[in-house]
Amino acid sequence: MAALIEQTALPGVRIISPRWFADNRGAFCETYNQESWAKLGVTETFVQDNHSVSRDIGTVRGLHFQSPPSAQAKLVRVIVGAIWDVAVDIRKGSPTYGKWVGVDLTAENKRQLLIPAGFLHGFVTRAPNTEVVYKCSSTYAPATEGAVRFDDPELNIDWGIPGSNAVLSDKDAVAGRFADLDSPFAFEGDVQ
Ligand SMILES: Cc1cn([C@H]2C[C@H](O)[C@@H](COP(=O)(O)OP(=O)(O)O[C@H]3O[C@H](C)C(=O)[C@H](O)[C@H]3O)O2)c(=O)[nH]c1=O
Repeated sequence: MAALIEQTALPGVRIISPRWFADNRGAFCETYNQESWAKLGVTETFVQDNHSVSRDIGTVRGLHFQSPPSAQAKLVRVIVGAIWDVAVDIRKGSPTYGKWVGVDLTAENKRQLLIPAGFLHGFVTRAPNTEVVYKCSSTYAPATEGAVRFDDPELNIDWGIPGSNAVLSDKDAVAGRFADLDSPFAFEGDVQ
């Protein structure tokens, strides 16, 4: 078995634990294999790899999305440090619209989080100099980007840090309210 997959409280958002092969030198892992991941139900085609480095604990990146036709599914993992990785369902008509789930992704647990298109994505770092790498199913299209403030009172996400301690980009500091979001996504049935 190349990897194990488990559901989260938010249908469609799944945790993947790839198999690691340890030996006297260290270890090896296929961190992504389209054929193996497709057998787990991960049918997205990924076309861009991202790598972000965040110096301070409490760095928050998000909550972001790209609109169709540039909507992005993401396969996220941590190679240095640790994050609390959050996805929010913004598919109009979804029974879990506005609901969020958070998952601990660390260089130690080596878990991956699959976030389908139609979800906001963001994370807070829980270690200094955290490095996050993630695959995207569409390429960068800044003109289609949308954002919601991480500490939106309606979403009420528990980030594990006081909002005043968050290290934000200038862009994220002025992100909009969830209540004002006119989501471009419509619920078409749970993503399996
Ligand atoms: C996302 C992206 C950014 N950039 C450039 C644009 C800026 O000059 C610089 C930093 O971009 P930004 O501040 O948007 O980076 P993050 O705040 O980490 O944004 C990401 O944060 C959350 C966690 C996400 O899931 C998205 O992938 C993405 O929105 O990289 C690119 O050239 N290509 C890209 O795909």
